[in-house]
Amino acid sequence: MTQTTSILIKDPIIIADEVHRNSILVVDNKIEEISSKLNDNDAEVVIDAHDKIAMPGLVNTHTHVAMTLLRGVGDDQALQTWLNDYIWPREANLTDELVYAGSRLAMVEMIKTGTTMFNDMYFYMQQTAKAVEEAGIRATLGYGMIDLFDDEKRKQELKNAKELIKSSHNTADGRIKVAITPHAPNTCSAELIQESVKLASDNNLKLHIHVSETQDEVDLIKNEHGMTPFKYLDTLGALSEDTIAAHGVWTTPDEIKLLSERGVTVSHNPSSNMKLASGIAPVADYLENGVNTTIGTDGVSSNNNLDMFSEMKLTALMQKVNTLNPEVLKTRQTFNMATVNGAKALGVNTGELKEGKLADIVLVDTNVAHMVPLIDPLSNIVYAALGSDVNTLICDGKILLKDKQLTTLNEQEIIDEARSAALQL
Ligand SMILES: CSC[C@H]1O[C@@H](n2cnc3c(O)ncnc32)[C@H](O)[C@@H]1O
Ligand SMILES: [Zn+2]
Repeated sequence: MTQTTSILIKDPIIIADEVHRNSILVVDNKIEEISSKLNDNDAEVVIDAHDKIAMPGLVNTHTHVAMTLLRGVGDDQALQTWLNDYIWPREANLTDELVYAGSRLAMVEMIKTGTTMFNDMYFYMQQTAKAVEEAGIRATLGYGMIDLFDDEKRKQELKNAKELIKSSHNTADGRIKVAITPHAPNTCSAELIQESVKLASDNNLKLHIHVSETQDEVDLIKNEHGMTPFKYLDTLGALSEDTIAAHGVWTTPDEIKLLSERGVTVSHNPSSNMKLASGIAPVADYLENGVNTTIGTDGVSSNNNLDMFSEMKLTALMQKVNTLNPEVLKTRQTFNMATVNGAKALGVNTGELKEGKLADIVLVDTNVAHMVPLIDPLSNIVYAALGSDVNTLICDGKILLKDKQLTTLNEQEIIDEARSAALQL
C-alpha cells in the first residue's frame, strides 16, 4: 500500500455543498484543508487534477460482495425462485477460499468504479474482512443469519455472528466494522430477530436486514402476524437509528411515518428491484418524510455489477417515471443518497468533501466525450458519468487507484483466481 501521509489534489472541480474549483490537502487519513492557497510544497505527493472532478467516495449500503462469483446465475426469475432454485443450492457449496476469491474480485470492481465503503451481509465473512483489509477500503460486515424457525440453527447462527464481532470488529485501522445481520422477517424467527437487536445494542453495532422486498413477503408476514413487515419488526424492537433496512419496496404510508419517527435508514436497490421484478420503492415519499434513504447494488447476481454510478442514475429515473413528476429526486438529493446519507447510515465520518472528514475521495475524468460540456458538474456525475470514468481513488488517506491502476491489488491475478473459483461453484 502507498505509505504517503500527505497528498495535494491540485485544482479539481470539487463537489461539496457548493461546486467550486479549489485544491484539497489530505494529511494522514483526513481532509486537512480545502483552499486555493495550497501549493506543491505542502504535500509529499501532488496529483494534478485540473481536468478531474473530486467527489466523496460512493457508499454502497446493501450488498453481498462475494456473490460476484454468481454473476450471470439465475437471470429472469422472481426472488423466491431465484433464491430457492439458483442461489441457495450454489451457496451451499461455498468455502472460505471461494468467498475470499469472490470478495477480492468485488474489491477490484468497487475501487475501479468509485466505491470507498460498503455494507455487506453474507457467509464466511472473515474472508471478506481479509479482502477488505488488503484492498484498503471501508466496510461494515455482518454474518448473514437465517434460522428458518429452527431452534438449534438459531443458536448456531448467533454464535457465528458473535465470532465475527470478536475476529473483525474495528479491525484494519478501524476501516472494518461488524454489523448484526438477520436475513429477513420471513426467514428468521421472532426470537432470532429479538436476540439480534439485543446483540447489536449490547455491542453498539448496526442492524442490517432485508425488509418488504416483495409482495409475497408482505402477504406472508401479514398472514402470520396480522401486520405489515415494518410494523412487525417494530414490535420486536428492531427499528432504530441503527437499523438499515434493505429494499423497503412495499412500505405503506403509515410505515414510512414509522421509519421516519424511528430514524431507520432505507437502502434502495433499483437494479435488483427491477431485475427480480420486485417492484418500485417509494423513494420520493421516503425523502419527503425525512427518512434517511441510501443506495445499494445488492448482490451481483441480481444486478449484475457493483457500479454505484449506474445505481444513482437508475434511482432518479425510476422515481421520475413512477411518479410522472420530473421534479422528484433532484440531482443533489440523488447524489446525497449515494454518498453522505450512506455515511450517516453506517456512522462513519465521511461522505462529504469537507475539512475534518475522513479522506475518502474519488477523482473522475472529465476529458471524455460523454462528460463534455461540463455545464453542471453535479449533473454530469449523476446522469452522464460511468464507473469506468473513475481515475483515482483515495480511501482513508491512501491512494488505492492511481490513473486507473490499482495500487494494493494485483488485478489480473484476482480475475484469474475468481474465474476458476466461479467454475468450482
Ligand atoms: C444470509 S446472507 C444473505 C443471503 O441473502 C441472499 N440474497 C441476496 N440478494 C437477496 C435479496 O435481494 N433478497 C433476499 N435475499 C437475498 C444471498 O444470496 C444470501 O443467501
Ligand atoms: Zn440483498
